[in-house]
Amino acid sequence: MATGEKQSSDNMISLGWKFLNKETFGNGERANYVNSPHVIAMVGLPARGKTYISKKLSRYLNWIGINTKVFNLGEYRRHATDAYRSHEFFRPDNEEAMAIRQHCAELALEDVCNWLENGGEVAVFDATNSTRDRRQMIREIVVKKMGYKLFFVESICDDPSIIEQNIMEVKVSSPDYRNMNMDEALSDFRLRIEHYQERYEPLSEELEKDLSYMKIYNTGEKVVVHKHEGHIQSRIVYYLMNIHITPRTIYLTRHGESEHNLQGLIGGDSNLSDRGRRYAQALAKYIDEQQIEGLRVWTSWLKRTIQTVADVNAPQERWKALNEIDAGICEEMTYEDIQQRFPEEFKARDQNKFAYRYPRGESYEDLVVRLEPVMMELERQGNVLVVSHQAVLRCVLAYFLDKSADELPYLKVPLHTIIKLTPVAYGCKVEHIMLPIHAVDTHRAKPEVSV
Ligand SMILES: O=P(O)(O)OC[C@H]1O[C@@](CO)(OP(=O)(O)O)[C@@H](O)[C@@H]1O
Repeated sequence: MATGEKQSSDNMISLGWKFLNKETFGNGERANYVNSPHVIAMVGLPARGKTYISKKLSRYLNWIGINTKVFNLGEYRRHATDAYRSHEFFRPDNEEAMAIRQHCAELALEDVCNWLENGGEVAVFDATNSTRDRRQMIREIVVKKMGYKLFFVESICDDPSIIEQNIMEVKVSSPDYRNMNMDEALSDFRLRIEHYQERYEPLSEELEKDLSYMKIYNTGEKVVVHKHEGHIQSRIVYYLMNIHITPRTIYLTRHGESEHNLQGLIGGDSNLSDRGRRYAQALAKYIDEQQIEGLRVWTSWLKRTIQTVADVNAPQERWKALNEIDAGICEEMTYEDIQQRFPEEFKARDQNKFAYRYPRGESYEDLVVRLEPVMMELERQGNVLVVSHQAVLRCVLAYFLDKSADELPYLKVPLHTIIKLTPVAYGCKVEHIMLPIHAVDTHRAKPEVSV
């Protein structure tokens, strides 16, 4: 069977809905499976987490293979005018500024449409879009003129502590306040919010009943969904209902070195080596020392991950979805064996590692599909230690670090190393903690020129 082809309809269905809508071609392109381009337009006062939601949603959609891009109106405004960006600029009676703001919105929407016309699938329009007039204008362009789908996501927040936290985390360090001290920036930003408040019209079930939208209250305390259409919008709603902003840490590690790792064999279900067992003890000690509140431990079903957490003192769960990539006919072979016995397969994998599917096995793209429920559950959880495998953890890391499908299969996930991820502002802080037990290196770098 040629590489990258679908194998059987049974297999397709078991891999998930995505393959019912989408195909991976031998050339590795991820074909469009979003029937009609989508615009997701944010709504809400400043400091309500719109940019956070936009970026996070875009990262998720790109990870599951939907080509998504954020268009932030603030960037257009900063580009258009170097005028002093004090709150005065945002007064509703400042006519000159209002004209500039309107012009910027038009420019941004033009870029949104151009991008969607050229292969983009979902554009997230990150702006306040806080009046019915503005939303009407978006609808005219996006739906009536271009024929795209439009979904509004409104973030409503009346909890002063969440607003304050947002201002402190991201607003006072915004380029708008480059030359201001923190107190000045804070009070200026509060006045800016007041100006928006004067004209703010939340999405209205009576007056905007034809629109598709969701409203998120206080970062998920309550969610209202109105007239959502189709699977993309359903997935967006489901995803946004699952995320939270409570601080937490995610620890990722591969199992300790295995007997197969020592021999350079891929896949299989071997035991830990002596050094692997020492890593397991060192990991348990490290985790114990950290005193991580409410920690949960997730492993795959394979012996090497289960043995790695044998002494970790925390509730444990096994996920089959965390099992290593299935190398099909190449299971328990070395890379050299594969190159010798299946040279065409070996070459094809080097040419497009993400899309390449081992005969009777899986591709990295398949892994992303099977990992999606794991990531969704991870979003819902607090502190978690995930103990899995090289290929699987590359997919997990790509999700958190916003890495492309090309970079993903080559991310470095060395043995005997804990990768600590702490969510910060709009991204993730990454720390590598190498425990001092030597292990073999199983990373195979991308060949310079394809052979
Ligand atoms: O995709 P590549 O780079 O081949 O890496 C995946 C391989 O990593 C290995 C080790 O070679 O993972 P692990 O030891 O974490 O289970 C193999 O089992 C797996 O096939």
